Amino acid sequence: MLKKQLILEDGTIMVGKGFGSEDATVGEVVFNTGMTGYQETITDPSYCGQIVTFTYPLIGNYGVNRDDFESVNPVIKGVVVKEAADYPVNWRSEMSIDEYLKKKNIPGIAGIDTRKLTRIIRSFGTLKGAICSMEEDAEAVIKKLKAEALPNDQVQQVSIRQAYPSPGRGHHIVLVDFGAKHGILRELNKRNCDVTVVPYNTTAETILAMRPDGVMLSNGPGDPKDVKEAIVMVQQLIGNTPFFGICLGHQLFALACGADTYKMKFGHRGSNHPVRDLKTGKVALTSQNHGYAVSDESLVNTPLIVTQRALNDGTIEGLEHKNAPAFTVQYHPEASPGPEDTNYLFDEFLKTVAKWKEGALHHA
Ligand SMILES: NC(=O)CC[C@H](N)C(=O)O
Repeated sequence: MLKKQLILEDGTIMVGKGFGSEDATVGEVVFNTGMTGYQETITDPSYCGQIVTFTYPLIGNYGVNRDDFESVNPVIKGVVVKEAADYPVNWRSEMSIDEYLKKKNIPGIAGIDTRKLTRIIRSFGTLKGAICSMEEDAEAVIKKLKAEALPNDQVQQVSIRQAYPSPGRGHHIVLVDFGAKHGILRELNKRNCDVTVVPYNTTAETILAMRPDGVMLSNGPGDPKDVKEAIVMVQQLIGNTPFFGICLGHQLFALACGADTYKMKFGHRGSNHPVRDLKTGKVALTSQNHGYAVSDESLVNTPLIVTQRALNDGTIEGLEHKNAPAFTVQYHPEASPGPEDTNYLFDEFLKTVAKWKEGALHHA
């Protein structure tokens, strides 16, 4: 394997072995602490624009299989690992991580001290970085990293261009695709929903004309404030249809209700983040992947109630509208990867949808 370098905007240079695509790449370097689930993480569209460091040292050991993709074409910028398994062992495995990343043209670097790298990210905050060949002049790369801003049109890059149906016989749910993971569709399909997936910039008018029984806002990459048209769409949907939002969908809901979001120092990315449901006091383990969060202070004078909080740092993990059938979570109830403790939220949403249909709930 060819030697490659990982270069960070703070001047750090780490040398490792290349795997996957040989192309050079630039992105925001983040870390994920999941011990399994690398296939789902690599194919999660919310990582668009990011280079993911896995803190778990053995990646690729059970290969890449047919069932665990979260999107068809991964948009992650690069993968950083301590060790990439050359010989995966699992009955479902169809190829190694190296083969998969080559096929999808995604660069990887192995042999990196990922504990050291994670400590750098934790003290500096997420930072820009590059994976490139040893021939590149590191000083020039650092200069370039410092000078250039990363793109801010990730949702536009990953959302679908045209609406499509995922038929069922149950409630008609419109899923707004900001870079939706397959897991969300799987959960809706499992519950027999008649789903229509629509692009991120669909207007509220178009959505309501589809006569949905409920609307779901998906996860997605980047800063929620970059998706202005979606904020307007959500404002016009609140009170007119029940809705449920996940991750980016949660952040857009907060912005639409007059609250604010901020960029966290290094975010939450992993499969065992504990969250407390403030109504029941119960703690669930959740799958998370976010770099932004809703700010507590900004909730004054909004119609929002905090329903859940992260136990590690107290940040907001769930919101509910005081007068409309709308709730959202910052984490991933669809799991994929991670624990399925909060899967029941899809049932709660569909219960709200059923009540709304019966006319038991009224407009805000
Ligand atoms: N998974 C997501 O939807 C992530 C939301 C947003 N891009 C963030 O990083 O906070």
